[in-house]
Amino acid sequence: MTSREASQAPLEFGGPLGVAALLILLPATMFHLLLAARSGPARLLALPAYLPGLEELWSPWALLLFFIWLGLQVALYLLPARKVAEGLELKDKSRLRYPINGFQALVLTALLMGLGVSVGLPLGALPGMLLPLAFATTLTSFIFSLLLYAKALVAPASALAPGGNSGNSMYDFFLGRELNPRLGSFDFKYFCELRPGLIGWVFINLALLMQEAELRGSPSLAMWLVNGFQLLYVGDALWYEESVLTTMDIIHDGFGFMLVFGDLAWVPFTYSLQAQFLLYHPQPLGLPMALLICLLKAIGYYIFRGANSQKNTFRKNPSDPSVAGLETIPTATGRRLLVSGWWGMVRHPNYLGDLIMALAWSLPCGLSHLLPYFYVLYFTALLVHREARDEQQCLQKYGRAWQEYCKRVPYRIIPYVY
Ligand SMILES: NC(=O)C1=CN([C@@H]2O[C@H](COP(=O)(O)OP(=O)(O)OC[C@H]3O[C@@H](n4cnc5c(N)ncnc54)[C@H](OP(=O)(O)O)[C@@H]3O)[C@@H](O)[C@H]2O)C=CC1
Ligand SMILES: CC(C)CCC[C@@H](C)[C@H]1CC=C2C3=C(CC[C@@]21C)[C@@]1(C)CC[C@H](O)C(C)(C)[C@@H]1CC3
Repeated sequence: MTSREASQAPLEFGGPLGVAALLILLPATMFHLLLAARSGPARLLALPAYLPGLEELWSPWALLLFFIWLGLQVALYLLPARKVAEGLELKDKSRLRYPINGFQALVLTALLMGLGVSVGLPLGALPGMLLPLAFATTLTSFIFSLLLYAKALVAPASALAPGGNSGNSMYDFFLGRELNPRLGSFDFKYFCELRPGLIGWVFINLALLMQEAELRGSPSLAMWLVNGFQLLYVGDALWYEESVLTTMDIIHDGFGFMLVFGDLAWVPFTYSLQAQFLLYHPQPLGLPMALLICLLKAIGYYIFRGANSQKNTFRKNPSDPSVAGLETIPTATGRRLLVSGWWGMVRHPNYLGDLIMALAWSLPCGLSHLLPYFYVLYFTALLVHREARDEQQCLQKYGRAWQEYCKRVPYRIIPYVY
């Protein structure tokens, strides 16, 4: 295939029609959630009581704030890193290098915010700006994805992603044509996946907590739990930053609208939904229930971290004492597949842990509304779809060895259920 020929990869997401629908549905869903969280009835499955006018959505100050935030995160990304990691081997046999300083960026952002708040930075005013901020971020995501699409037109064939080169412009714009678009050594996809949106999510949550304290005298127990759980999730992602280099997003998916919008807008504005809901709909939560929810979160985290670390350690060094004793299946590629330990329980144990944690994030919001459970529903759909995509890729990569693995480990995500 030359760089200008369309790839033969099967179309995903329902092809051009499916992605056309998603281009509208994803931003529409995000705005629906933002509006529903602050509305009295807070209904997930009802049309919004009103549609905001342009004057409510558009604010040059929100755009400026978003760019200042991006600028800060770029500056922190460019600071000297404790380590520079190598990614997996690319089509042209080269490996890209990535700075490992995400956790440092989180801590420095927290210190700067703390300093800002101590000199009067009104962080508690952020919840009132979520709508125009989400609008500015969505607009930027569309423009940025167009620029990435144009950049990919002059990229060499070896730089293109397997999936985003169908020849249909809209489909390729959505999926992303180039695998690892870079400006010099600055990697756009790696930066966006872990920095502005993920760290932004934590600070939106914190702003909601501060606003609740201002309104009601102190933050509620439910708000503390949601903030603590999600901070742990983001802190974990940045602490184990290197392991993102082996995720499907980095090694397989191009960088197009799906990930640009997902990373910059969807994550901070929809993943903070539970905290948004709690600000406008305070929920009573007793200590025994809170402890039970903490236990659920701990179980989820134990499975998620155990499974991800086991696979990462095995991929990096199969003779590491912590994984050397595990049973494996050899494959024609020379790599082996784990068939005992976490990866012998189900084929995607990390998804199971992630889903249990998702439930623990929503339970502090009580059972009176479906809205705070949006994340659990969306995430289940995302992981089931992602699991199918990954299985397809593994079948292509490993052929009979993968079939053997599926026979030995028949359940995908939930033991004896699915
Ligand atoms: N919060 C969120 O919104 C989201 C979170 N996530 C989380 O991100 C994490 C990464 O997910 P994702 O990238 O989808 O997938 P995984 O980290 O599960 O990686 C899948 C890859 O692991 C390798 N693998 C699969 N089975 C085995 C085995 N038995 N032994 C050894 N290697 C195996 C294969 O790659 P190879 O053999 O080439 O190494 C496969 O392609 C997960 O924890 C997921 O829950 C994901 C999406 C969204
Ligand atoms: C907008 C669409 C519905 C789809 C967008 C999907 C993206 C929001 C997610 C795709 C994979 C992700 C990952 C994480 C965040 C969400 C997105 C970008 C992740 C960074 C969350 C923290 C985890 O610890 C992780 C394993 C590092 C995750 C990697 C995948």
